Amino acid sequence: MRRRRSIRLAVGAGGLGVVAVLAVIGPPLWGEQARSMTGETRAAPGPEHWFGTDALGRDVLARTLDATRLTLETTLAATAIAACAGILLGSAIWLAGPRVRAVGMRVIDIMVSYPPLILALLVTAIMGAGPVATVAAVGVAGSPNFARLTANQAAAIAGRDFISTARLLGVPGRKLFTRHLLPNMAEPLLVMVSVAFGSILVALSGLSFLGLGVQPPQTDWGSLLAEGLRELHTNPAQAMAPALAIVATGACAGLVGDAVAAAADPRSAAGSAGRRGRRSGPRAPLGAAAESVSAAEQTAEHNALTVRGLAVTAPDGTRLVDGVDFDVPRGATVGVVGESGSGKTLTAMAAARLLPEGLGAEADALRLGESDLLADRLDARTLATELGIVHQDPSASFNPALRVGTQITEVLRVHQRLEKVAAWHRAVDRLRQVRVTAPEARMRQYPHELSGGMRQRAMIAAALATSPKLIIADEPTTALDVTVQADVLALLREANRRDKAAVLLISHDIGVVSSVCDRILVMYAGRVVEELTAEAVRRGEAAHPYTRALLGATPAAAYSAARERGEGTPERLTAIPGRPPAPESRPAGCSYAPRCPIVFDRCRTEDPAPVQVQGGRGRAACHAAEADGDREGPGAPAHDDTPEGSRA
Ligand SMILES: Nc1ncnc2c1ncn2[C@@H]1O[C@H](COP(=O)(O)OP(=O)(O)OP(=O)(O)O)[C@@H](O)[C@H]1O
Repeated sequence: MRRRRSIRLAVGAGGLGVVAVLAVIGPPLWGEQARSMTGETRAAPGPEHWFGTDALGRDVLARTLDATRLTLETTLAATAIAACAGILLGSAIWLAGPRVRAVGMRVIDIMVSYPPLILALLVTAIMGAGPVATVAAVGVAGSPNFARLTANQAAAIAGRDFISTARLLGVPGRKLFTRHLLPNMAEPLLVMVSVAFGSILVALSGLSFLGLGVQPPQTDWGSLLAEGLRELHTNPAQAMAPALAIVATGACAGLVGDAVAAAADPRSAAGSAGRRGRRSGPRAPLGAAAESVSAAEQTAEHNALTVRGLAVTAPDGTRLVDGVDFDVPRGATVGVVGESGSGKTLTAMAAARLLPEGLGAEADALRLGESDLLADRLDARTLATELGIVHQDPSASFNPALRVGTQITEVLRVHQRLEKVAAWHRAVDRLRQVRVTAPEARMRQYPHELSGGMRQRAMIAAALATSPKLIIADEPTTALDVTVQADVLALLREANRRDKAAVLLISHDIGVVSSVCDRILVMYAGRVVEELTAEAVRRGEAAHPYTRALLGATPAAAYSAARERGEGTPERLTAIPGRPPAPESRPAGCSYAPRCPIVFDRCRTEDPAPVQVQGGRGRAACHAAEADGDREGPGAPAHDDTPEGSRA
């Protein structure tokens, strides 16, 4: 693979090198000969004139070689105009925000669908014939393709986890673009430059061919081709020299672009880096700051995270998450479980102010320690230093174009103002703490050079770098081999014990969560339906039928509950019948009612409010559980028992 790339690069670069040399030496060496009329008109190719002579007896090869300089100069100038103008336009559109972006992309789409040569003809018709007009025209006509590629690439890369992380670290928009987005689109942009160089060469030749470009006595390959085609029936060889020059130069540009693009991508050395991105995107404003609930303010000093009445809405107003209340006490570990689509990620991302674009969040209170996350002007440093995020997919968590060390030390240098060396040592220490082997060497490596487990450890080290109050780990083991899953969970638990960082661990697996966390939130259809202790989960003592169904369907949880009850091996795992409702078609009453085995009439009409469950195990939003407990007031999660993590 690498050998083929080297051969392509050698052939392409060699060819372009020859053209460049000819552009330099062509006019002084063959200029005289190109202009001298031999009297031997329309001569066929022979030893003296390899491509024959034209109607005035001038040597065709000498004329082609002499025209190389002007052809190359105009092609390079037009390519540079197209690339620079296009990349600037595409970046401006992406940076301008969603509304301008939508309109801008439509305009670019229209411009792209308009054939560039027609656009160029239009511009030359306005500016008049000549090389300056055609270069400007072809450059402008080529720019929409670059603009579209830049804006599309930016949108695609913006959905990747390392961009969420950069946003969390408070990297401003323009720097985000130049440092994190642009290097990651170098590959397609370079390919496009090479393709554009070839097509611009042809377009300029075409305009000269039509008599709009280079004007006599100047010549470029296009005007020579036009002359040759006029003599096609009397001297076919005359068109051959410029035609061959155009085709060979275009092909060499393509080969170079391809090889340079592969070399520019640091992942191509390994050849197999993951490029999957998880949905997440630009930070959405949390809207007008809601009135903070005074009870929440009082508990803020004890909590790493306080959430009251959180709702996340889709652009059409659908409530994707609704009425979510919970606390993550300082130093505690809280797990969030639920089937896919229950709202776990959106709840966590709202707390990190990293909701996907278009989604809005509102809450009665949302606090990270004592910082109000609903404040319109939240200090970027607060989120960057007090919150760490570990994403699901370690291959998408780091910027593939930057070394691991650069990324871990960035937040320390920017927000904690550490010197380069001090930041480096802190990052190496963190990597060592999460048992990354040869940490100094890893710091100098690119993310693709680390294994999946190693990358996830490095991500945990990055999340821990600033000693944050809270780590949000969104399904941190799902993309990993089973052999490293337990290891990563143990590291999170260790970080919690050693650094007193609270952990909000999101998972599908109630068994995994109960083995790591002190308390567990069970989410269903965008709401928290039960909050209970990990001990209660391990004993299988859930009050909500949905939690019981999750326990019955999860091997580790079912086995552990059966063991606690002294029943040995559970008879069988039970699947949960039916599917959760879509957010826009949730039923009236309890959302779980259509799947619930103990449903009664009231469940279908009245949405249950959370009630305390007897024995202080937590709270559950279920009419059946109301028989055991008292109805709660709004926004008051049950925390009548201290989490195990904070007792330790
Ligand atoms: N950008 C978005 N636009 C519209 N709806 C969305 C968007 N992101 C998520 N949703 C919807 O919101 C609901 C909650 O999604 P969320 O990702 O929080 O669920 P989850 O419990 O984390 O699921 P998973 O475990 O599969 O990640 C789902 O119905 C999902 O389809």
